[in-house]
Amino acid sequence: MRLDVVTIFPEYLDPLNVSLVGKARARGVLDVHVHDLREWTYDRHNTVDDTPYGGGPGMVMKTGPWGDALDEALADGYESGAHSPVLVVPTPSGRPFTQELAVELSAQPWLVFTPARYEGIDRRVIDEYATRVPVVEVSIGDYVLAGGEAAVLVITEAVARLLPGVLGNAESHRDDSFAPGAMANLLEGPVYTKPPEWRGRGIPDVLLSGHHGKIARWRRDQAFARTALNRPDLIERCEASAFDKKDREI
Ligand SMILES: COc1cc(COC(=O)c2cn[nH]c2)cc(-c2cccnc2)c1
Repeated sequence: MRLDVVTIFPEYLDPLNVSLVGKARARGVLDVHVHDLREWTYDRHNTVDDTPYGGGPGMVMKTGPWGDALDEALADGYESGAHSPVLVVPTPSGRPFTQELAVELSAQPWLVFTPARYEGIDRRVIDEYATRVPVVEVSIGDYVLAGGEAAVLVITEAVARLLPGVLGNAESHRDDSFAPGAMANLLEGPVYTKPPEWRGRGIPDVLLSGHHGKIARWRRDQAFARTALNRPDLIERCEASAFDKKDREI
């Protein structure tokens, strides 16, 4: 997968050089190109923003630099043999970022991220590129950040860990919360490891029983209880799928 990021804070994307994403880049599973938007400004102050038409607070990111930067990032990518880019725009008004969307994005060969600062990007930039490539506006949560770069790190990590060969055998996304299967739409339950006792606290007996059926049942019950506590909205979805299963069995 090729990733391009156009940003006024390229150093904000340095974490893409470490840990899971860093290893994926070193293995050639990910090819990341970070572009400094200010390289496509030609005034003394490297201006990337201006006051909003219609008045109001804050500033809006200008069309010019974005258009020149995206044209070059796309041209570079095509020249390097990449194809079918998807423009990913982090914004509070976007489609909620979920594991399902992470899976969808992980199937793409090329993602071009456009993290905005200020009040956002002049809408004409998105409208212009939407005539050439698919554009996905994505929200990582119901809050407002000063810029979309943190969202790029979140989206990139969730997507990269799903790419073949990125997670070692020791880690797996098979039992992820929200991954399809018995634990779908459930939050993860408690986990334990050695030592068997710590500060007077032991391990739930079932986990030491070696009875895999009971262990699976206990884990699902724990996940269900945790989900009911913190995300009751997911329970309907989960119960519905459980009902479907029973329904199918009849
Ligand atoms: C592209 O337009 C943007 C992008 C961002 C940065 O992304 C997020 O905040 C975000 C992404 N998922 N969840 C939050 C912020 C605004 C914005 C809106 C209103 C006032 N101030 C700023 C607009």
